[in-house]
Amino acid sequence: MWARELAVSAPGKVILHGEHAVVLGKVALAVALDLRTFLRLRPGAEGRLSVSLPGVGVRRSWDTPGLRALWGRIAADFDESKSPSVEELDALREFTGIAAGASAPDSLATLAFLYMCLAISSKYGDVPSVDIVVWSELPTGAGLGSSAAYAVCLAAALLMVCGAISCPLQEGESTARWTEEELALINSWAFRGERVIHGNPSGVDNAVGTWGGALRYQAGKITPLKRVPTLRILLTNTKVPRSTKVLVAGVKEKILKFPAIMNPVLDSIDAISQECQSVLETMPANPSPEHYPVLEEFFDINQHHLNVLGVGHPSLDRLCQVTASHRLHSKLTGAGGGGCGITLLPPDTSPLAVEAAKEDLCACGFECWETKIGAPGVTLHSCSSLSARVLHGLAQS
Ligand SMILES: Nc1ncnc2c1ncn2[C@@H]1O[C@H](COP(=O)(O)OP(=O)(O)O)[C@@H](O)[C@H]1O
Ligand SMILES: C[C@@](O)(CCOP(=O)(O)O)CC(=O)O
Ligand SMILES: [Mg+2]
Repeated sequence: MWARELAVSAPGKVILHGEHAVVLGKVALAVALDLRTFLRLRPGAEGRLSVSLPGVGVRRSWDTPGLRALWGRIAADFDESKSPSVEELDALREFTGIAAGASAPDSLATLAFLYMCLAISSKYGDVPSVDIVVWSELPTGAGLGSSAAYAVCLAAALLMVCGAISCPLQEGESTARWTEEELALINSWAFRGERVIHGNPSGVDNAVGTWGGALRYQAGKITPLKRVPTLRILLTNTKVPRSTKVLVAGVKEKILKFPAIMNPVLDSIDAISQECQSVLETMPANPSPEHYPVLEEFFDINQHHLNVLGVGHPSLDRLCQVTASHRLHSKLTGAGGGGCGITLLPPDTSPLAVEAAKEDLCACGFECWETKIGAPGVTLHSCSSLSARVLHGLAQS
């Protein structure tokens, strides 16, 4: 029986280069953002599992014996190496009253929660009587990896409750992290959660959510970058909603339709990621303005490639035009089709120019903010150590 009240958090991410191509085995460079998703875990009423997801308007509670029986029925030969099967997901949908094929944020979030909870508890323990709330500083569906941060928080909390990983927080400590081996287990279960939400994720987002920092990712191989200079980045949310799942499926279709045309584009994106990695690793910790033109050219070229893959959007074109009018270079980040773009801010950009660019972007109806990159990965917190700002999100739930 779980007896402690604790919180887990995981960061969102920015993909510098390699989105979409990474799904097809190419290299991506990604960094953790200082915006996080939080999960509060508390002992629940005996025999009840409750979840509240205020960001997507979900508040549900189930009898644990009913859930145990459901999983026994639908997943007698559950194979964790395989993608969640259509039958498993359909049975979970039917149980929760989610319409077949529903892809609204609340449906996908509930499905991913139940799938992860039942698969983890049947493998490592029993369906726990706990009360879980998940809330986020990240916008959902905007390219900043909210789905992965959600899946990483769920994986860590559920694995800990079921005893598959330790509870590393000692009395009196405010935060703690898990061992490398435990992080690898969290990452692998978060990937399964992402599969429920995305269909065919590359795994880069959950890797950043788990390990944080800055990393190179290719076909499941995670390599922390040797050295990452301090880069100033402006993040702009066009607020145009889109679904990662639909965009990833669209790219696949285009590649199947025109392989000879599209494969060279993927190879070029791969080359940009690799070149960018070597440039970043040889830059000084605090780069001077002359280091930026090459990074800016990589942004411009990749933005064109992403348009060719079909994941651009008029709102993202507008974002790039507005920043270009201030001599700044931008590209989309994440799945595209709307969502967020990133803009490089070289150190010689005057504060006035940054302010003017922000004003023009806001005048388009976009939201923008400067961000720090390289935040820590999944973390365990004592609830009393969470800041008032973080608790404000919980209070709204
Ligand atoms: N805090 C959260 N609470 C519940 N579900 C979430 C949360 N954050 C993300 N999700 C799930 O992730 C989905 C968004 O994932 P996705 O389309 O990949 O966009 P992104 O990962 O770029 O934000 C949402 O529709 C929802 O199902
Ligand atoms: C498009 C993709 O490369 C990144 C998707 O990121 P997001 O879900 O839009 O934050 C897909 C993936 O890597 O799984
Ligand atoms: Mg996502």
